[in-house]
Amino acid sequence: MVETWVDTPLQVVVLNTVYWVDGTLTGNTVYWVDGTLGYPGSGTKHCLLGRWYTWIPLQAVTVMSEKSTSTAGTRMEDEVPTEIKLMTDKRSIDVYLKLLESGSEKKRDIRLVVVGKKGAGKTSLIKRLFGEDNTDVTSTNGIEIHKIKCKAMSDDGIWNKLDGNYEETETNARLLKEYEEKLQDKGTTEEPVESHIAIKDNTPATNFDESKKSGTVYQQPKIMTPLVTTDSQVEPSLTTESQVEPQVTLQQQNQSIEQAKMDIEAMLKSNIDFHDKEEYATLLLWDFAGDEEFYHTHQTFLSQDAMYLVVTKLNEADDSNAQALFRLWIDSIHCYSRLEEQNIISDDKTTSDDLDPPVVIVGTWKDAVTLEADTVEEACRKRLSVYTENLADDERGHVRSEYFISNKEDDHSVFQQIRRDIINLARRMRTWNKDYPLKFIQLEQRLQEKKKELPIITYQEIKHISTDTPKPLSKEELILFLEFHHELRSLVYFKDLPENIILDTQWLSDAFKCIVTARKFQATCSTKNQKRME
Ligand SMILES: Nc1nc2c(ncn2[C@@H]2O[C@H](COP(=O)(O)OP(=O)(O)OP(=O)(O)O)[C@@H](O)[C@H]2O)c(=O)[nH]1
Ligand SMILES: [Mg+2]
Repeated sequence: MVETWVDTPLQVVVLNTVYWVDGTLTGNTVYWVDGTLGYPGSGTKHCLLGRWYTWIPLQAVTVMSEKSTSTAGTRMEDEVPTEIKLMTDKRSIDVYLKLLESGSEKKRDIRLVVVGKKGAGKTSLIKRLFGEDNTDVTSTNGIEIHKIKCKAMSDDGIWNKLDGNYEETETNARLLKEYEEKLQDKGTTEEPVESHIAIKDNTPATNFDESKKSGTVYQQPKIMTPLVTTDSQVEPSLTTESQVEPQVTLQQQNQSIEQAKMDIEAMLKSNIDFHDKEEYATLLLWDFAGDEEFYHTHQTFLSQDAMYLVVTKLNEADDSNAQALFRLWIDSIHCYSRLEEQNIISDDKTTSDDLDPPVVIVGTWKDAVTLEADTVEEACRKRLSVYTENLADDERGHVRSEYFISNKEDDHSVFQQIRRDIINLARRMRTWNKDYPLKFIQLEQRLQEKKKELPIITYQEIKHISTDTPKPLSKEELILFLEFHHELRSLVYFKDLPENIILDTQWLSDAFKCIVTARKFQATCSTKNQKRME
């Protein structure tokens, strides 16, 4: 079972993964990364030299090195997100590829932005997509940002909103997934077992609750040797100073160990269901206010990697203001076209006429459409074509599908179909299921915690937080992390404003709302917007 002693009896390689072996005998309970509990006499899996220990996975060294040799040459630039390819500093691509080499996980994020005129029914639609009651919706003030967990392979009709705890559990799942997969792949069964870590819905994970009761205290896990190092272990830098891994003091090292210990405990205790075979995606949804006063602030939240639902009232198709606002949104989205990738044709992805970002047009108030054709469907089609008939060909290239719905009267199957469509579109996007650096996930996890205390922090603070992670980011990697996440709109970072990095984008939206709705600004904003619209 034990393949190699890495360093003293405190680290051991098992199934290609390096484990920290707790130096203290922990009684009868042994925890394994797949969540099972081991007991003396129940087998040999957890037994080490006749004693029972808590093993904590640290690093898949063998697998990592296999990965480096087998994939280093083959890691193609198409693994690099477009946001990074488009950065002015072309070294970003190499930095990102190097980050992937140090460990990666698949990323499945869906970014959905819902736009349209005030009162079009955006919030009502979102509530129906969440399976919530929409009888008492109120006009959206600013932007509401929702985070949802959804199944990526099949649609059971449920999108679960992620609260703070869910967010942490999800990050834990992503961090643990790597280890779990390796254990499964190299397990004792002859057939490789396909398994994915997933987050359980609300039900507490009884295994881990029991483990809490046992009162086991994990001893300090040793941090991966290549990362917390003595001077002699620091790899000599061949390039610029900024690429050097941050120097770690003894005090920082102790803090890191403490933090790593807490992380691992939190991960093992969180509601992760290791046996759930479903693949999950995280859906981030922006519900924009339709008030024209907010349009300038909305630009901050638009991104080229998002998917857009453009909502428009079918019963207002003849209204010139409604048409102008519909065009305004299509124009705004078109500004985010990926020009450099337009002509790339892939068998199962986009066709030559498809442009990103994808747009789904949702015509609402179907119940208020007067029947001027044979069928309601035909009448709705005519109404919607009034909005779309003057779109230029390239603008039309964004439109993937059209729906005619009533948020009031349609049954749930209509909204289930829209949900399915959204997931299917997401699965065809270039960003889907791409490798994503584990180092980034670790920092994301820390920043999620920080966000609860502070919506806005300084670069120095983030740097400090990164230094405390088991795999600290170098200066260059940290800047890349911030710039990349700014492009994704998951935080707001401007290089020349390092004192003000906004972690909580909902907070920023609320701040905009306070400014936009302040009485003294209202008159001028409206006049300006009116002029612009003219
Ligand atoms: N009859 C009918 N009423 C609808 C439909 N969709 C929304 N409404 C009503 O229209 C009103 C506005 O709906 P919202 O969902 O708040 O519209 P919104 O686009 O989010 O509006 P803002 O947040 O102000 O931009 C509410 O009273 C809804 O009940 C629909 O399909 N049919
Ligand atoms: Mg709304």
